[in-house]
Amino acid sequence: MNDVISKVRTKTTVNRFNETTSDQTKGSLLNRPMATSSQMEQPDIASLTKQTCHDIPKNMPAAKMQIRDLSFYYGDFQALKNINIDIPDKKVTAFIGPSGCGKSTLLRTFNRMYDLYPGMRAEGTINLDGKNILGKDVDVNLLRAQVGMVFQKPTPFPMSIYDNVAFGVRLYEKLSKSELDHRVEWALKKSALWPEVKDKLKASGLSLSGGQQQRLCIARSVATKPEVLLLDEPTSALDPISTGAIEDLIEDLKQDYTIAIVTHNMQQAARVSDYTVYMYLGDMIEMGETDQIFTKPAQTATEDYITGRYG
Ligand SMILES: Nc1ncnc2c1ncn2[C@@H]1O[C@H](COP(=O)(O)OP(=O)(O)OP(=O)(O)O)[C@@H](O)[C@H]1O
Repeated sequence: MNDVISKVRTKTTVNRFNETTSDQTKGSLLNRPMATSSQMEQPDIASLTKQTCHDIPKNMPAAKMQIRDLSFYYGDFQALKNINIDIPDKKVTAFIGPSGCGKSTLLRTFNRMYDLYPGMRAEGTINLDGKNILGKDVDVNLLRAQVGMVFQKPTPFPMSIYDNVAFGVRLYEKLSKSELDHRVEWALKKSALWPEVKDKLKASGLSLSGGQQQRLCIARSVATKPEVLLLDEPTSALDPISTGAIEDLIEDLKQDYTIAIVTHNMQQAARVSDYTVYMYLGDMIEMGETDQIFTKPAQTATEDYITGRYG
């Protein structure tokens, strides 16, 4: 079985172009014929609620973040319902589930991005290295340097490549010119962009291709040396080659960072993540090792989603 999974994850561009093909994925639910739209069913919410599994898997590695009884509200609307999960240290955790189930909302609680908007509130606790980041005394700017975020669409600032990467570092650290030069180079190397931009650091970040811009945004996040990296559908606007570059980068970055990724692409979740969380209507339905989720999920609802019976 492990062999099957490692083959599912084989990182070749060919696989990314032909994502559901071949006996390379035999055994994975991803290789079953997807349901046609007439075969799709809406899940039975009552039985789903009964099945809902709030258990944190056993034998998890040490948690970088512990989410406990987390609920989130947009005004009166409850978008997250009593979420309990651990985000393991220096692993990749993927969040999957149908549109509107709360994946992005959950990710945005991890660095309190919602604080920027009125009428939104989180209840419960999110411990980062044991400290509750939802506490009143938390410096949210510092938190966002510790927990960096990359969005769906590349969002370079309208400034040079160098300044894009240096931006956050200048906010939080007082480095000399040569120290800052080193940091910028280091972050661009970490993000696998250095060879492509080293001779044009003064060019605008907006002059880069979409895939390069996304790696620039990752460099900008990495430059402040965060502990956690949040990736919200980071490749959904990119072509397969750029997607491949970002997926390879994620594999490298997890040596140093704890990564949480939201993706609609289940092949991508299977390729890049160690753990997968399946969400539905604001509930965490199941969390497990990615291998288990994509071959033998504990919840029928998870299997139905992965095989396209609904979603
Ligand atoms: N700013 C907002 N104000 C009010 N409701 C919101 C807001 N943002 C999201 N929601 C609602 O919260 C729920 C969760 O949305 P969220 O964007 O987190 O889902 P998602 O799983 O990330 O969806 P998608 O896969 O489509 O990006 C949805 O019902 C959505 O309509």
